[in-house]
Amino acid sequence: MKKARDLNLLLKTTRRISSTPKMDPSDRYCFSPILRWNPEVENYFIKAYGADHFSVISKALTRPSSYSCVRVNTLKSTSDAVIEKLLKIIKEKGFDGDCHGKEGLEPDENVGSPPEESLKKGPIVKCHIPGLDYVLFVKGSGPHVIDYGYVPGAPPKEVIVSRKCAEAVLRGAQVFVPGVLACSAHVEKGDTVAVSVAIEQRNPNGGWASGMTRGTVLQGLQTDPYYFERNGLYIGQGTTTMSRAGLFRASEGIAVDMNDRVFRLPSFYDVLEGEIFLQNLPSIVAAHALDPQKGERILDMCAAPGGKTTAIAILMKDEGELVAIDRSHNKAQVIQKLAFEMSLTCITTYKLDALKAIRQRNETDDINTNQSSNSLRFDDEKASSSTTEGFNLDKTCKDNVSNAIEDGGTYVSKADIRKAMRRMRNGPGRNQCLGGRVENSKGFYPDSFDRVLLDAPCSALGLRPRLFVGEETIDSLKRHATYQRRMFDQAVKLVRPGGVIVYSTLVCINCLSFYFVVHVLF
Ligand SMILES: C[S@@+](CC[C@H](N)C(=O)[O-])C[C@H]1O[C@@H](n2cnc3c(N)ncnc32)[C@H](O)[C@@H]1O
Repeated sequence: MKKARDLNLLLKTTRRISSTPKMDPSDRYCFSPILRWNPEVENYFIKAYGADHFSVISKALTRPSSYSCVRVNTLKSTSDAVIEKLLKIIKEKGFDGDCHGKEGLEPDENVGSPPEESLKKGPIVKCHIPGLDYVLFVKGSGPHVIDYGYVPGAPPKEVIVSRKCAEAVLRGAQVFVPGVLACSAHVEKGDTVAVSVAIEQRNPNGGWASGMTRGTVLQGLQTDPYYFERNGLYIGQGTTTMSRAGLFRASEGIAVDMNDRVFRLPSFYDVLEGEIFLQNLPSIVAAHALDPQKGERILDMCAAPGGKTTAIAILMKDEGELVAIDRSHNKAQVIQKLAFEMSLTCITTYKLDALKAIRQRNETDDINTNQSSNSLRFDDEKASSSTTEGFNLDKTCKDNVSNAIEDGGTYVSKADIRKAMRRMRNGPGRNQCLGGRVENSKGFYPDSFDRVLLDAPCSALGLRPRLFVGEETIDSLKRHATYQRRMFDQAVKLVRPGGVIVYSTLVCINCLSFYFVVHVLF
């Protein structure tokens, strides 16, 4: 009887031990993240997509696209010239994005990628969609298996980075100083380090936080913070550009030069500035669908950081007026800088809440409208500067432009004057930019734009790669929809009869952008 009881106990114990996942310590140095969802959201999507499909989507979201998409500034260069320059850069930098090796993604995982056939032609190909030959695909590869040099008893030196930093690294960026959270003891400049990511964990208050104190010392032991949580969250290997002390003393700069990545994608950071812009294909298509024409007055309602704004400006050959608004002043400044960098002068940037984008008419306005031309309309709506310096600067610019016109003695349209004023205010390029002041706007009259792009803010659940999505709840998803609907109402009022609205947003978690074009009849 006792023997039987002992046998039973032994069996139970054996079962318990064998059901505990046993992991060889070397196995943790790999990239196999599992996306954590809010349980309600997860159930909702499982019901919507089916468990198998949702699991494929969830896995795909943790990986970057297998190619980088580059939009050529056709006002400054051509696709062929850019291809030639990029090929030279790729050759010099030794970047090899061959995605046909045995470690490359399976074809069915290349969501939205250009056809395999065209990628076989070389590392850079032009987009095959008619009219989009100014879009180039630069192929990347991954996931690659990396040898982090693990030996029992002597784990590799490590650097832990924040989740946002890791997502950027997966897209091809380097590890910059602010992204570093923790580092092994005794790291010196030039050391090889394994780079992993600290993902948000539930905190005692029920919220999510990375919870890692910046500057934490890692011992390479199981007692390290988040040792087990970081299993399978290694994104590559690099060389430190400074010692451990330097990493936490410096305020900026590259911390780790990534030389072996799980995903190899060219970052093109600081490459061909002004000539190219890294942008996802669906964003490029949304701007293209607006079909902007030279000389039109167009509104980009949620414009920062300006990817679609600059695409529209180029399509309208930098002729006409493109009003770019964003409710964040700092973000609006980024649009302005990008416009300088790309030498685009038809863009006027304002800080404005798109939900308050309609300006009410008053009696004085009506007098102006009766004798109105497009230019008068613009002057009347023109932003009120938030600083006196702004007013003075505008006046000086106006005076200078008038002088220049009088000196030249030739007729210059109001549109040309506005363009010249913008040039004077902003300077000829990004580096000469006069501080990038962005004005506030009082809003715009109904029916005052030929075309409106509404690139509404969304949950960004479909942005790849994503390593954490737990903070999004069913309620927060619903709130996005309500917010977007209110913005759409404003867009409808702002576009003129016969005008066009393009409404674009990410289709939740399906790795796709969605847009529709509305032709406003009356
Ligand atoms: C999806 S991003 C736009 C991306 C941009 N169109 C591009 O292609 O580069 C959404 C932007 O909407 C802005 N935004 C959010 N609410 C807004 C509001 N009420 N009014 C204006 N902008 C808003 C955010 O600041 C953010 O920059």
